[in-house]
Amino acid sequence: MNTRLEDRTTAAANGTDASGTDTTGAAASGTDANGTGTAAAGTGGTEAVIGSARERIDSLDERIIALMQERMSVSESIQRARMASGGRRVALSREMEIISRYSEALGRPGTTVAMTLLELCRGQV
Ligand SMILES: O=C(O)C(=O)C[C@]1(C(=O)O)C=C[C@@H](O)C=C1
Repeated sequence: MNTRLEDRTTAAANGTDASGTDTTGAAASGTDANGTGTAAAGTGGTEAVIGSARERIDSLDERIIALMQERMSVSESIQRARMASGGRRVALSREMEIISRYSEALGRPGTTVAMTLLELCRGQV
């Protein structure tokens, strides 16, 4: 995670934005539209490495989004069942378990991920 932040910082310093898009003119900064050094692009297949890794990321993102949508649907069924029997939409102790799981796996940003997922699944409280 820190590495990626550094990447972004470096990219910005090189005249590229966070997506690697040139912000100053590729020729002047020595980078192409992928943020790839032009010298390395021709020799090491860097363009191909980045291109295929980005395809994998796009595919992973699609699966993550589908899983989030599936989670929202399962969560809704729990909330409906609980509310139909007179309970509340929110189950705070369960949310604490979920937040702990994500923060143990991903560190502090995991807490934010869990809270965002919960907001998607049960709305803002
Ligand atoms: O597990 C539950 O009881 C749910 O209602 C699901 C869920 C969730 O999306 O994980 C959603 C709302 C609750 O506050 C807690 C958890």
